Amino acid sequence: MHQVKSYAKINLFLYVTERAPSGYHELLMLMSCIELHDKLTVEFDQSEITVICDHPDVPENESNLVFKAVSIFFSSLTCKTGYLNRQGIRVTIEKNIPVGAGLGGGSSNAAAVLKVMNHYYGQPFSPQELMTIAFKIGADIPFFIDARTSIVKGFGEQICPIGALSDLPESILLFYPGVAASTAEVYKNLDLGLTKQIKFNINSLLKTSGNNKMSDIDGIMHNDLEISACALYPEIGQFRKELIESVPQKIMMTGSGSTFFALFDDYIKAKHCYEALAKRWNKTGKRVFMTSFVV
Ligand SMILES: C[C@](O)(CO)[C@H](O)COP(=O)(O)OP(=O)(O)OC[C@H]1O[C@@H](n2ccc(N)nc2=O)[C@H](O)[C@@H]1O
Ligand SMILES: Nc1ncnc2c1ncn2[C@@H]1O[C@H](COP(=O)(O)OP(=O)(O)OP(=O)(O)O)[C@@H](O)[C@H]1O
Repeated sequence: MHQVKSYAKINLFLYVTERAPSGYHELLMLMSCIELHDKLTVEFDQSEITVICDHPDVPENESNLVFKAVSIFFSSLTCKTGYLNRQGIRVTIEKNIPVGAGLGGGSSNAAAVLKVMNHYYGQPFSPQELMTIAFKIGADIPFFIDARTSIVKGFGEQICPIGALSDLPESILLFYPGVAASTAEVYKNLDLGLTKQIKFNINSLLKTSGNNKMSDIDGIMHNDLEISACALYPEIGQFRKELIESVPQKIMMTGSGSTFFALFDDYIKAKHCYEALAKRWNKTGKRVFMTSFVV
């Protein structure tokens, strides 16, 4: 039995640069894993593929991203070795990451399973090969294979780790409005005329050799999908307004929403904000989480 943590991510910036003829969007993003995580238990040598999760919004059938990851891993293994692998596997997901929240929960689960399987079967795939397999399941999954703070380009498949950021904030607060956002719908609703022109040169701003500071990205933290998500889901737009009035820090949406986050240099300030909102939102669907970057 293998137990692994499957971390959530936040997008520290997310710029949409183009819409491709396929309908997919070219992106320039900075992504980091945060301590909030699901717990996965993986059991090998089973008679079939089984996914178990007691969260009401997470399917336990073939549409679960974990199920897709297991299937594609076995078929890729068969292609590579010529040996038909008929083994099953059972994955139990303990969900702590809100679902449909822009925190990449399902994508992280899928990547975690791909990595555990690759380890169990003797590393048949290089990390690069595993990322290629991952991208066939979902755009966010390749990032989680390496899971280090990275500039992510293309549709999500070009990953450039930039090393750990220094001067990291003490705490991150996540604010979940109690409603999920559909990634496909948020992209579809995006007005490219409202996206921000990129006025910085990523190569001169952030070094892939490391030594990057949090302050280097302070001024360019932005999410082009925020306007679309707020317009598409009035509850999310309303929630954003509530946060602007209640949170002293700059707030920003992660991914395609629905979660917002704020970075705090001061732990006590973060704790006060966390406690006030946890009390106000008690017995509502809204939730606040206190977390930090994975270092
Ligand atoms: C918003 C982000 O989370 C930012 O990290 C990702 O871009 C979305 O990644 P994801 O949830 O893994 O997305 P997928 O499950 O691959 O795609 C869901 C839908 O989002 C849209 N999509 C996704 C990625 C991308 N670069 N352009 C898109 O337009 C497509 O309509 C697609 O059908
Ligand atoms: N293992 C899984 N965990 C969570 N959701 C899953 C999983 N497998 C499939 N799903 C489905 O995927 C959808 C999106 O879930 P997820 O929590 O990954 O969204 P997200 O965090 O917004 O993703 P992203 O930030 O990558 O767009 C939900 O409708 C959910 O039912």
